Amino acid sequence: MKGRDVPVMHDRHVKGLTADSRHVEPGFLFAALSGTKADGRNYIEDAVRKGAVAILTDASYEPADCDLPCFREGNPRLTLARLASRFYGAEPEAIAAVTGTNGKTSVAYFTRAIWQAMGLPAASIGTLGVMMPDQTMSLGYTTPDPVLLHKTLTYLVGHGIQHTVIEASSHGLDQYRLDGARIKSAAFTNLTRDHLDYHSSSEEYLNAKLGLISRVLDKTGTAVLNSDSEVYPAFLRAAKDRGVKIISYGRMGEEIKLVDLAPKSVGQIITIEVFGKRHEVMLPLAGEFQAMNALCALGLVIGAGGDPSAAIMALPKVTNVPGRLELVSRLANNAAIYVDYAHSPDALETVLEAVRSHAKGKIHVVFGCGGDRDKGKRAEMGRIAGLYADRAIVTDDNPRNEDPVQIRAEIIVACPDALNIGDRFTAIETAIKALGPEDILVVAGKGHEEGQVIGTEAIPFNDKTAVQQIVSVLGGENV
Ligand SMILES: CC(=O)N[C@H]1[C@@H](OP(=O)(O)OP(=O)(O)OC[C@H]2O[C@@H](n3ccc(=O)[nH]c3=O)[C@H](O)[C@@H]2O)O[C@H](CO)[C@@H](O)[C@@H]1O[C@H](C)C(=O)N[C@@H](C)C(=O)N[C@H](CCC(=O)O)C(=O)O
Ligand SMILES: Nc1ncnc2c1ncn2[C@@H]1O[C@H](COP(=O)(O)OP(=O)(O)OP(=O)(O)O)[C@@H](O)[C@H]1O
Ligand SMILES: N[C@H](CCC[C@H](N)C(=O)O)C(=O)O
Ligand SMILES: [Mg+2]
Repeated sequence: MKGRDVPVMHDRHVKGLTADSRHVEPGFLFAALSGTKADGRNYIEDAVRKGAVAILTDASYEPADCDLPCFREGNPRLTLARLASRFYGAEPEAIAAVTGTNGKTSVAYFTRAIWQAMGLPAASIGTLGVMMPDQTMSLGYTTPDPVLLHKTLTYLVGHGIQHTVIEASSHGLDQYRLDGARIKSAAFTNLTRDHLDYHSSSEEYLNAKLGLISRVLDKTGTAVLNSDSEVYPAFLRAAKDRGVKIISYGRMGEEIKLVDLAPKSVGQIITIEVFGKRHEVMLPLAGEFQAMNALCALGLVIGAGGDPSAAIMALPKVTNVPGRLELVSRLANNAAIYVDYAHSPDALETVLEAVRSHAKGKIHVVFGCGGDRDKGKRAEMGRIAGLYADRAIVTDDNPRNEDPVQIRAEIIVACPDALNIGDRFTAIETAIKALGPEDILVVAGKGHEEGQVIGTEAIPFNDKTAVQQIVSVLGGENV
């Protein structure tokens, strides 16, 4: 375990840990944390009633009539992460992590695919759940809380998995969810606008992400950094200050340099230089951003101790990430329909630009913006759709507790020529019916998601299923 111990952990009576009083069982340590909505300290009594044997909380808490051992820490979230690591014990030998506004799930997926192709049983933990060679478990978070994280890591070891990659969300980094794990390689993809509903400024958002390199990455580890990002200098500084090894990747990368891309009908041939040695590799993915994500994954595998030649040889074996620029159908007139998860301005711009380079016809997009999330991105996404697509339809995407009519109005103000169709199925159907020969439609924002969240209820909905249902009626081929 990193850092100093909380003495109660020497006491074998601690049977479990939780930061949620509702999950306390007899013998548990309850971490009473102050949060964004509630204050865990108000639930100490509740936890005691349920059989908690120890309390972890912050230094400002003055225990009144609590008879249990009460550990008051300057940073109780960090302590909880370290305790969780110690409580569960085992973790895979090689753990990689990736942060960035866009591309985390894709990089995690490719990292796992490279390890697997190298013959190493591997797992990924993130937005798509816990993906293992023979099963997938859903998580509900991109970065799980430390208790669930360490429980999962131990489970993976029990299933013979020694290679794991974790998505590090800015929320997760800010809340020290990953600080108990020994991260051997840590990557940064890019930083653009998102989550300003949670972080009070862009600078705070950047600082949360920098924490992966400056605090979480093991001191003997490797930072894998996108040299083409505007904030690369900040990450490079953080890596140098921490004294870790550095692999930079991208057009300006030193260790992994992207020299050229040649798009093919299926995927692209990329020319790369890895530690100065040139390779031409067939990558079965479209778009420069996907090539960048694959190179980031290559860096993570090498940074975590993988043999560079074997890792490069695995690149042609990576497959498309579900719901990320995923070709789902083709119409008889050769119009192509993709499902993608772009839900930030930069992602939408990136994906629309990527399909533009492959399109012989017009570009169509169906998209919306989530409720109870950063409102500032709505008009920006509208502007980008107006600029990069020939035809846009604004629709609903998880309105949650907001008025969907208002959300759409905030988007459409910046793309007044777009159609406004609230019902997502109807919006997709309208878009498909308008596709001309060789056109491309991108259905953006929900990717792999299985529900439309209205209020607090998730109504079953999946973009790929909707597209394929419509195409099977209209005629065409589902992929
Ligand atoms: C904004 C945010 O990240 N909140 C997370 C945070 O909650 P919090 O500390 O703010 O919780 P709170 O509701 O204020 O409560 C404070 C404390 O009281 C406890 N409590 C509360 C009620 C009770 O009866 N008993 C009790 O003990 C809570 O468990 C908590 O420990 O810590 C909790 C425990 O780990 C998380 O469940 C919770 O995730 C909420 C539900 C959430 O929606 N998080 C999302 C935004 C999130 O984390 N997303 C990122 C991905 C973002 C992206 O990249 O797109 C992710 O990594 O998944
Ligand atoms: N390297 C990249 N640069 C810019 N945009 C990207 C990049 N990679 C993916 N995208 C876009 O972002 C979308 C989301 O990709 P992905 O799921 O890999 O990111 P993420 O960081 O895991 O997102 P989330 O924070 O929601 O989990 C993709 O569908 C694509 O539109
Ligand atoms: N993890 C992201 C996913 C957003 C996906 C989009 N469909 C939306 O609901 O905004 C979030 O919760 O902000
Ligand atoms: Mg993700």
